Order: sequence, then structure tokens, then C-alpha cells
Amino acid sequence: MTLLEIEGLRTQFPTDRGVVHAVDGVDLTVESGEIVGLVGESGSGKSVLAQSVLGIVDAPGQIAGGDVRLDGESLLEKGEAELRELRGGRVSMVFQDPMNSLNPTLTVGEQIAETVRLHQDVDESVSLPAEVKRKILGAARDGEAWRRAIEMLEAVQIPEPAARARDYPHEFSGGMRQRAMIAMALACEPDLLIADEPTTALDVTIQAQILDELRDLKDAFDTSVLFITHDLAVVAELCDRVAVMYAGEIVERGPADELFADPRHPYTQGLIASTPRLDDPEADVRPIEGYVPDLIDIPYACHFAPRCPESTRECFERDPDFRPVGGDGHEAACLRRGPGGDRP
Ligand SMILES: Nc1ncnc2c1ncn2[C@@H]1O[C@H](COP(=O)(O)OP(=O)(O)OP(=O)(O)O)[C@@H](O)[C@H]1O
Ligand code: NI
Repeated sequence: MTLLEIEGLRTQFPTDRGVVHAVDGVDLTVESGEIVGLVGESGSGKSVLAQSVLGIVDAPGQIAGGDVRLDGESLLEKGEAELRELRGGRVSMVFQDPMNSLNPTLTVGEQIAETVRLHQDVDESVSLPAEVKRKILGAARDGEAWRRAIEMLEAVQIPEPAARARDYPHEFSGGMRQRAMIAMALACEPDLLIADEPTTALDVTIQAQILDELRDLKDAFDTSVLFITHDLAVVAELCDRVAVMYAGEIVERGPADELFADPRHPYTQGLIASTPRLDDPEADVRPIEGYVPDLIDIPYACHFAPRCPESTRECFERDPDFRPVGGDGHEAACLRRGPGGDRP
């Protein structure tokens, strides 16, 4: 079943120099229970895409077109109150720097308990005077929320969770803070977790541990994940499907194993060739020549055309549609690939 459907999404930032087309017509779906990786060079629009889904695009940026649906319901039609309810409830998020997302003045346990409390259904069936009810249910929920907070810290492998729940964020190491963030994000059992470079700031060993845990937790909680990173190795390891983003557009998407074994879009091929290989450190690393274009008014059809070793004049003039280039929904948006392309 499709959980998240992003269709023709466009997000723009007006600036002094002109309109930045950060997300420029993106289609992407996340099915229930799968981990979808979103990769691409810095500045390709990954974070803005995530912010668009969550309704937290920085002003004066705004969604200029397309739709985002969760379980078939458009999120773009929802008001701020509804979106706030949704965030940390059915959809939650983890960012690169947990220090910015955790409140330094509350203990880690209190913060997780607070999230649980905010999104737990209150039992309205008991018939007691409102004030009494509030007191009783409140106390019950407080105890329950705190227990749940400790359970979550245990689930993300924080040692001595009952004691550590009383610590403040600054008393945690970087890796533990990131775990606490994941615990908080999963505490209300969201349908969808959006993780934007959640382990980039951590050392490689801790990063690997956290990714392992994330995978286990995803299975345990049956959560779908949209995982954003520029680290191809992480995506290959963690994700079921991948979408490759370049200059505001998705250029290739498909099953992770097939996409990495047989990348078809010239950008994906360039990206993989420019990444040092863990399994073969001696292999050539060839950077993609040129630069990511300025996202203000890209005057050519395929955004990668000027850097592409295979581009023809047509690539500058005609928008590439997605075409099948392999099995299981493996598609590339390149005029020279797939049916009709001269290098299918
Ligand atoms: N608040 C903003 N105002 C103006 N432009 C913005 C704003 N936020 C993002 N952008 C622009 O949108 C484009 C996409 O940025 P985004 O942060 O989504 O890239 P990214 O793929 O997440 O990169 P990274 O891998 O470095 O995190 C960039 O050109 C960026 O300058
Ligand atoms: Ni980003």
C-alpha cells in the first residue's frame, strides 16, 4: 500500500536575485513498511523536499505546485494546527544535529514523555466531572508516558535507560543524542519517519550501529522511512528503493540493489564513479566535471545536460520523461536511455 505520494511537487524561494526552484517537479512514493533513500549532491533539494512534506519550509519559501498525500489525504490542504498534530504523530523526523532539535532545559526522558503525551489519545469514555477526569487521566498518562520514554530509550540501546532518562541532552554523547532523537521520533509509532542526514555528524562505527538499530526499529514499529543522505554506501546498505535527485529533480529511481549494480542515468553513473568504493579502495574515483547549476532559472530542459558526457542538443531542448530501464520500477529520466533512447 502506498503511504506517501509526492506528485509534481514544486517548492520555491523568492530571493533578491530571483526565484530559487529548489524542488522542481518531483514525483516520489513511499510504500508501507519500506525504506526509501533520497540521494544527491549538496544543494540538490533533498532537505527542501523533506521540509515540503512536513509543512516546515522556511518563509518566504513556499510550495508552488503539486501535491503531497499521506494515505491518500492531501497534506497541502491541511491547516497549521493539523500539520503540527501530524508532525511527531503520524509523521516524525530526525535531523542531522540533535542539539538543535532537543530542548536543553528538559531531561531527555521528559522530552520523550511529552511527545508521547501530546499524541496519545485521551480516554474520553469515563464519565466523571471534567476536572477529576483530567486529574486522574493526566496522572495515569504521565506515568505511562514516562514508562514509554524509558522503553524507547531501551529500544535504541541507551544503557541504563531508567537512569539516563533523567539526564539533560548535554550529558549525552553525540551518538546517544542521535539515538534519543530516534527514540523520540518513534515514541508515538509514526507511520512515516523522515530522516535527513541523521548520522552524518557521527563517526563511522557509531553511524553503522545507529543504522542497524534504525533498521530493526523500523521492522519492530512497522514504520516507513524516507532516508535522506549524500552517502551512497549508506543507501545501498539500508534502503529498499532509491531516488536520485539532481538540481531539484529526480533523475533516476528504482530498487536499491539494482540501481547500484546497474545505474542508468548518466548523473547516477557519474555520482557512483565519483564515490570512493569501500570494497575496492584502489578503484578509480572520477569526479563529475563542472558544477551544480544555479537553481534560479535553469535555461535548459535536462538539468544535467551541461555536465553530461552524453548530452546532445535535444537534451537542452526537450524535457526527459521517466522511462523504464530495468525491472521492478527502475526508471531514468534521460532521453538517451530506455525505450526510444539510442543507448537503452
Ligand atoms: N531558506 C532558503 N532560502 C533560499 N534558498 C534556500 C533556502 N533553503 C534552501 N534553499 C536553496 O534550495 C536549494 C536546495 O537546498 P537543500 O538544502 O534542499 O539541498 P540538499 O540537497 O539538502 O543539500 P545538502 O546535501 O547540502 O543538505 C539550494 O540551492 C539552497 O540554496
Ligand atoms: Ni540537506
